[in-house]
This record gives sequence, structure tokens and C-alpha cells, in this order.
Amino acid sequence: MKVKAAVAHAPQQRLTIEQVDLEGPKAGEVLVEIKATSVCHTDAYTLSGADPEGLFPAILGHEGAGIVAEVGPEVKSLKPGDRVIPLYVPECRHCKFCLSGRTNLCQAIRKTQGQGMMPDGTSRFSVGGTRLYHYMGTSTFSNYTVVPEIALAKIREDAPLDKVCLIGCGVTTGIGAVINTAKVRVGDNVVVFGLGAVGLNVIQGARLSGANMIVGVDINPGKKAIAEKLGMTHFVNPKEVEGDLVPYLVDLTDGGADYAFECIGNVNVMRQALECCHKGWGTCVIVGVAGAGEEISTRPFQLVTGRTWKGTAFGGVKGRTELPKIVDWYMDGKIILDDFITQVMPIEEINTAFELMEEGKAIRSVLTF
Ligand SMILES: NC(=O)C1=CN([C@@H]2O[C@H](COP(=O)(O)OP(=O)(O)OC[C@H]3O[C@@H](n4cnc5c(N)ncnc54)[C@H](O)[C@@H]3O)[C@@H](O)[C@H]2O)C=CC1
Ligand SMILES: N[C@@H](CCC(=O)N[C@@H](CSC=O)C(=O)NCC(=O)O)C(=O)O
Ligand SMILES: [Zn+2]
Ligand SMILES: [Zn+2]
Repeated sequence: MKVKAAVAHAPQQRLTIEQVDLEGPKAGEVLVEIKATSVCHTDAYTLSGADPEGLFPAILGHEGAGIVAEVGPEVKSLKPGDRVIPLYVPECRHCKFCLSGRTNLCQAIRKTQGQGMMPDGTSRFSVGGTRLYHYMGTSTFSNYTVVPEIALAKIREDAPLDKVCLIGCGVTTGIGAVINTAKVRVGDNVVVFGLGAVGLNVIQGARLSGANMIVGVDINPGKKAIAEKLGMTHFVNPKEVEGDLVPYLVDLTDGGADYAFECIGNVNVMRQALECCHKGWGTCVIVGVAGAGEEISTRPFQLVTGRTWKGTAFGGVKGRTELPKIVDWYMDGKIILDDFITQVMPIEEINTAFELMEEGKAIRSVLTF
């Protein structure tokens, strides 16, 4: 079938809206009509050329929501008409990782997903006979996409797809990082570096967990108001701190953060996030994605003296099992989501959405088809 998609032909080039060919779903695959998708910083990171797994030409996008249009052979858990959120971390429920009870990182299709392919090693997208790569197994910057059954979370019918698309990445990652990965407890002091959708949802998760101090750190003062609405108690702009940021934060938090979250993707900030943690027990959770070839460093003494560095993908959430509950939280008013949507625009304006994110003027732009 012919579909409308935003195609990324090469790193750092504007996306082009094109009519693209999409093959129907093969065994274990599902054709999804994407109703809305938002732009996450990770899409911008891959488009920048910094992603070692970045492949071009590709159809990017991984924060979407839609309706099942057709199911391929052997698909059992979904039917046409079902509302779904595509999952860049699938949940097969059979692999060693899924059965471990220790991680959400299902590896059933990770290899082919990283190669921009469906699980059988081929692509469903092409244009003018040229193959296009899938992206993160989701490719939501297209009005129709093919996604493996194990990478679709079925959600309730009354959920507004133009809102809950954010649960496909930013909201879930931030809240999950706090609840699943860090396991923040009542009274903990939390420091959050980077107040984009991910960091703001760390703040929201910390508030839900009963954190005491929730310190937000961002070089963009425009993020202060919404962060405060979500539960931030103190705002720190590193540009306004005299002297080193780390001792300033350690002082502010009476000895250091119980938990610090890096939600930027900057390896220098990742070091600051570890070193502002409390001696003896503070844990730093890496959420941000750093560019190809970049590495983190610190004095081993920071770890010897009881600080921990850990990381999280998709907030440690098992998508098929847990996303319906996160959608319920939104529908029941337990979590805020609408405030993250700073712009709604047609897919034709997708390049504007990327520009607004880079300029710090958008938290999430939602694109409709
Ligand atoms: N681990 C995971 O599963 C996921 C990781 N990510 C990653 O999380 C990061 C954040 O994503 P978004 O919230 O979408 O990004 P965003 O671009 O909306 O937000 C980043 C924020 O960091 C701030 N910032 C930039 N440099 C800074 C600095 N030196 N000090 C303090 N603040 C600074 C910016 O002003 C902005 O407010 C990205 O690296 C993204 O790739 C995103 C989703 C899932
Ligand atoms: N491709 C990159 C790594 C990108 C990355 O870490 N992705 C996160 C999700 S970011 C979402 O916005 C993730 O889920 N990682 C786990 C995984 O298996 O990819 C690289 O190669 O460095
Ligand atoms: Zn994302
Ligand atoms: Zn699995």
C-alpha cells in the first residue's frame, strides 16, 4: 500500500514528506494506522548522526499511538480496531531476559531491530524501489507502519491517542526511572539534570514517590514553571552558580542526593550527577543517551565510597504488561500528561517540531496525520 511518511535520507538533513510503499504484515507482524506521534530527543540524536546504530534512509519515530488495521498470520493477541502503543522495547515473554524477572530488556528481536529490519531481516518500507530502514522497530513518522506483535501494547479504547502517544517513550521513561530503576522512597532527596519531557517525568515520578527535595537542574530557565507545577522544589541554573556545581548541589541537599538522574545525554553532566550523590549510598541513574564514541569517567574513589552508577531504558517498564496501567493512571488523573504537549501540528511540519526541540521551545510536539 501507499503510505505518507517523513523520510530521513541522511544525517542532519531535513525530513521529506513522501508517498512510500509499505508491504503488508508477515507472520507475527501487525499493520498499525498511526494516529499521532511525538518527537523525542532520541529521534533528533539519531538524525544528528551521533547514533552508532543510525541507518539511512529511514523512517524515524518511536513515540506514537494508533489503531490495528490488519494482523499477519499467527498473530493471536491483537485484532483490527485495537488501540495500541508501539514499543521500542518489546516484550516476548519467552526469552531469557523476559523470564529473568530482572530486566525489561527483551532481546527476542533486538538484533534485527538494531539493523533497521523486521524480525525476518527484511524491511516493509521502500520508495521508488529503494529499501527504507525501520527505526527502533516502530517507525511512527508514517501514517501506517508494520510492527511485530510482541512490540505492541494494547490499551483501552477511550484513551486519546493524540495524548497517550507520549506514553510510548518520554512519560514512561521518566516515571519508570524513578519507580522501577531507582525505587525512590518517601523522604528521599532527588536531583534531576535536564528538564525535557524525560526529566520532567522524573520529577513527576519523584513527587508520586513522596520525595522530599526535588531539585531540577537546567540551563534553560524557561523550564522552571512547568517543573514546579510537577513537583520540583528547587531550581538550579548551572550558569548562575558561582563556583563548581557539584559542591553546590551537595550542600543544597544536605550531603548529596539520594538519587540523581541524568536526562540530557551529556557525559560531563553524567559525572556531575554521580558526584553530587550522597556518600555511602547515593545512586545516579543514567537516562540520557550519549553520542557515538563518548565515554563516562570519574575517580573510582567515588564508587569506593558508596555511590552507584546505573542506567535505565524505557524506565525499566515491560510494555505489554505495564503500559495499560500507565494509560489508566493518565485517564484517572493520577499523572499529568497534557502539559508536556507544547505544540500540535500536522506531520508536514515535522521539521519545525525538530527545530523547536533543539531551540528549547518545545517539550513535546505532537504530529497528527
Ligand atoms: N534511556 C531511555 O530509555 C531514554 C533516553 N532518552 C534520552 O533522554 C535525554 C532527554 O530526552 P528529552 O527529555 O526528550 O530531551 P530534551 O531535549 O527535551 O530535554 C533535554 C533538557 O536538557 C537541558 N540541558 C541541555 N544541556 C544541559 C546541561 N549541560 N545542563 C543542564 N541541562 C541541560 C535542555 O535545556 C533540555 O531542557 C536524551 O538524551 C534522550 O535521548 C529519551 C527517552 C528514553
Ligand atoms: N542506538 C544507541 C542507543 C540508543 C538507546 O540507548 N536507546 C534507548 C532508548 S532511547 C529512547 O528514546 C534504549 O532503549 N536502549 C536499549 C536498547 O536496547 O537499545 C546506541 O547504539 O548507542
Ligand atoms: Zn524516546
Ligand atoms: Zn523477551
